[in-house]
Amino acid sequence: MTAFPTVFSSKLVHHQLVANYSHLFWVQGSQPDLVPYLLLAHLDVVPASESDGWDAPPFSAKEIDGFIYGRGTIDDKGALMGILQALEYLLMKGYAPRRGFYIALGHDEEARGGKGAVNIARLLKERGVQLSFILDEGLAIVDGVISGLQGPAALIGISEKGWATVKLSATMAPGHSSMPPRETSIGILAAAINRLEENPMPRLFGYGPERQIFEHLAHKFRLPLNFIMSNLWLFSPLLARVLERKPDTNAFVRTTTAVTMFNGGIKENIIPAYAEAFVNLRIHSAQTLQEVLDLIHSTVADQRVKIELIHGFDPLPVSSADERAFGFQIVKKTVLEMFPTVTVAPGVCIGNTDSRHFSDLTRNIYRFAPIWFKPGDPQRFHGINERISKKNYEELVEFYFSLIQNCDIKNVPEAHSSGHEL
Ligand SMILES: CCCCCCCC/C=C\CCCCCCCC(=O)N[C@@H](Cc1ccc(O)cc1)C(=O)O
Ligand SMILES: [Zn+2]
Ligand SMILES: [Zn+2]
Repeated sequence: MTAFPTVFSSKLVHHQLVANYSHLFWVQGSQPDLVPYLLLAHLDVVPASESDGWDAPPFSAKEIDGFIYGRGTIDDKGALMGILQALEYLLMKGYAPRRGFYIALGHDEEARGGKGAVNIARLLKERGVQLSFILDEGLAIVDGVISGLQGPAALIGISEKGWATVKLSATMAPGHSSMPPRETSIGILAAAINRLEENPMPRLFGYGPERQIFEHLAHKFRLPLNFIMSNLWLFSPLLARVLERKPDTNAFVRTTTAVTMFNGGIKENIIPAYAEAFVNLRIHSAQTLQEVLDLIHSTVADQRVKIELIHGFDPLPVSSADERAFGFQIVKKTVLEMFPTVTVAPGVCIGNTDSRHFSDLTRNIYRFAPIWFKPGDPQRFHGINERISKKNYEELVEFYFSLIQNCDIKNVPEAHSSGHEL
């Protein structure tokens, strides 16, 4: 092994391959009575093509003006390398953790983690492992991304939205395009899709954990926004109407509906028998998969359109962000030690992560890495010109370096707690 030689040679570290390509590390602690935790990241990336308009080849890691450009720099190689580099440094300087911990690196997160994370979680479950908390990718430090918010905020994901991929299809008689019937499979399906887009899922802002984001950040807004956010019991319907105007904030207001694939027809002069479309919905924490499916049926309201659930799951449970929540408080303490001017708040992850496969091992799952998101950066996520500054990469290493040491505290940090033991 040439990379991370100390990690791979240390007596404290046990490494194993899972499902051929995923990695599980166990770093032994000196105090077995302390409940271990898990740092999670993934190796795989979504595709990228330079022809989409990248300023540098997406797999070159080219440096431009202090930024490393490349697919995966944000999602999720930054955290993955940061964790391993931090462990390498700690072991090099002779650090032996008191609290044992796992590092799991999945290889198929972008394909829902069915092989990597699922098998790692199964393995840990078979061994009877219980975890104090899990830290995975997800939210970030936003700076200038939320309109009106004064100063940067570290958003720690305490839950994530649910998922539904639904296939809609219509089958009608095929025929010659010179004698078209009044309605075709494509037309019927297009009308159904149009009804779904014209009738978004209900506004649920304020009924889920997204409420906590704004309550925590209220004091960082100027009048009248700070007053509005401090009184969401009254103003959440008003705020929802503002947030729904932009796609990234609309995601916090409702279950989103995205038509992602539409197929029908093979030749310009044949009326096709069959047309199909796929819709991907991200389910708000205050709704269930079943409620979303019922709404799709009532909105489409056409017996000729077949509706099939391809894959779905409910929103994830909400992890605690209170003063006794060890994982949340450790992440918060580590962020504040490094970035004292940042406001730390709980948030909801609008995408899904490998961590959801580990729900049986802990109730405390947090989704965060200290990656700085300035205006325009959220669009780099799965988009073009994904990049991280060299300074921010160093901060990632420092963050995990401090976090691992902070986890050796037996109790939740003093400033936030009455000293509950784990
Ligand atoms: C009001 C506050 C505004 C704050 C704006 C924050 C901007 C953050 C920008 C983007 C973050 C969203 C991405 C979160 C991580 C998602 C990881 C991911 O890409 N997952 C995929 C693949 C997947 C993984 C696991 C599954 O079970 C399903 C799918 C995804 O499609 O979600
Ligand atoms: Zn990711
Ligand atoms: Zn991703």
